[in-house]
Amino acid sequence: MIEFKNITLKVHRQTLLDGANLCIAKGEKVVVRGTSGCGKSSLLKCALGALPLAGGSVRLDGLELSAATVAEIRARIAFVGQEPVLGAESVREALQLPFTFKAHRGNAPTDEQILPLLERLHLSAAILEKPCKHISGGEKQRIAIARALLLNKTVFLADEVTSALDPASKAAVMEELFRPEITLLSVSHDPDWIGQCNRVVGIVNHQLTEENA
Ligand SMILES: Nc1ncnc2c1ncn2[C@@H]1O[C@H](COP(=O)(O)OP(=O)(O)OP(=O)(O)O)[C@@H](O)[C@H]1O
Repeated sequence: MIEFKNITLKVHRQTLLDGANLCIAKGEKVVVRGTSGCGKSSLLKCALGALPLAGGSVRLDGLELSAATVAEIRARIAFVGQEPVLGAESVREALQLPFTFKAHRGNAPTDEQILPLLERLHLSAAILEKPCKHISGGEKQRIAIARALLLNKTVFLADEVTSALDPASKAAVMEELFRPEITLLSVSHDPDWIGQCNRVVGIVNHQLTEENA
């Protein structure tokens, strides 16, 4: 499903990964951990084509990431970072935004679809009318997750998405993202999150190394 083959990643002449490999099957839940600055977030960014590879290749469902395929690959992946940019004035507009584009036009979610999802993510209906600039980092993360779920995305790259959440909200997010149909590549230091993942991968000596889950 997601394959990093022999990848080399460099930022400003600093080598983060050097010929590293990782293959993630459909439905797997993978967490990457390692010391601060070792390149965990950079690994997620390179899967999105947001950080160029110095060598090797990334494939999603067999489709190799390149300038020609990056838009298609990004359309299939949900990326949720620590402070997602929602790109709209209000939360309601943020949730509807992807459905104004050609690929999803006509499939805009109704309140009957949105409200139960918000409830499952421990968000009140009132948040829909709030300006995005006035909601917290943890709320933004959950709105970004809700938007990806409304788009029926099943591949998630999640970078420390529970760090700003209280235990109940964290459990709610985990319930959504650890569903069997979702393929998850994540970065987390949270023992509960790591404990739920079926694979733990470390970045050691610029390699991606399987650790005991
Ligand atoms: N755009 C950039 N320009 C310059 N250096 C960068 C850039 N992005 C990342 N780096 C550097 O690359 C290294 C890896 O960064 P990255 O964010 O991937 O680490 P991380 O393992 O996720 O760290 P943390 O656990 O602290 O979030 C760091 O030394 C960082 O300073």
